[in-house]
Amino acid sequence: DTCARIAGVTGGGGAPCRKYRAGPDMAGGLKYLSQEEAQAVDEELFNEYKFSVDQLMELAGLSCATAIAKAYPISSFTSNLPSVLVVCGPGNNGGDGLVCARHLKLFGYEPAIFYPKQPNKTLFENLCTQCRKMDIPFLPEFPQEAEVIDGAYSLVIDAIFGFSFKGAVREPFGSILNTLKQITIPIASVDIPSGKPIFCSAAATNPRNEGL
Ligand SMILES: NC(=O)C1=CN([C@@H]2O[C@H](COP(=O)(O)OP(=O)(O)OC[C@H]3O[C@@H](n4cnc5c(N)ncnc54)[C@H](O)[C@@H]3O)[C@@H](O)[C@H]2O)[C@H](O)CC1
Repeated sequence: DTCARIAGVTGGGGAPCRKYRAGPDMAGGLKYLSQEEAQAVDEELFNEYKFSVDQLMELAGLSCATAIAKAYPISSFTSNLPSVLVVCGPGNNGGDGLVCARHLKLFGYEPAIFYPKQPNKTLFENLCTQCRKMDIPFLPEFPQEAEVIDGAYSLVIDAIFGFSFKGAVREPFGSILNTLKQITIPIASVDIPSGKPIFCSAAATNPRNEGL
């Protein structure tokens, strides 16, 4: 989603953001950013281009929902109900997940959210209110059995950690990621697959897992 936002900024007629233009390490038309590059883009968008976090999060969540609708169209689901489990983490990656869930609902999906560590900040409280107003359920607990997730949903959105993840995974996210490793339905990750070192590309870490 960061790449999409860079494209939006550089394509808007302003000064091109040359530092982050696709370079020789670009493979198949797609370039993954390192943790440092992603954080530098973040700083530039906030400080030089004067975007607010709300604006960027809305664009990120909408971009992810659009990419999911393209990669996993409702017509491709075998189940009658296009149920999607959106797992949200404690930072802005989790906020992207809340926005994504809202747009998926508008696109005709049936998202449910698991959000175990909700920050005590107006931005996130408002995003939760918007989801509730759209009748998107919040799960009180995470299904322990991978089979339960496989049976109840067609897709999982991993919005647990983004570019600020570091160190060993702390609970409750360790248990959640262990369960997600065992599911057989697809997982689409916002930015990067959660729990993996950031310097690995999304494609290299888990070929089953799509970084959006
Ligand atoms: N300009 C942009 O590109 C934007 C990107 N957005 C999204 O925001 C994330 C980065 O958000 P940030 O809040 O900085 O960090 P994270 O969401 O990755 O998570 C921080 C959160 O996680 C906790 N944490 C870190 N490591 C661990 C660990 N090992 N175990 C448990 N918990 C951990 C930490 O304490 C924090 O609470 C980016 O990837 C995009 O998805 C925004 O939309 C805005 C603009």
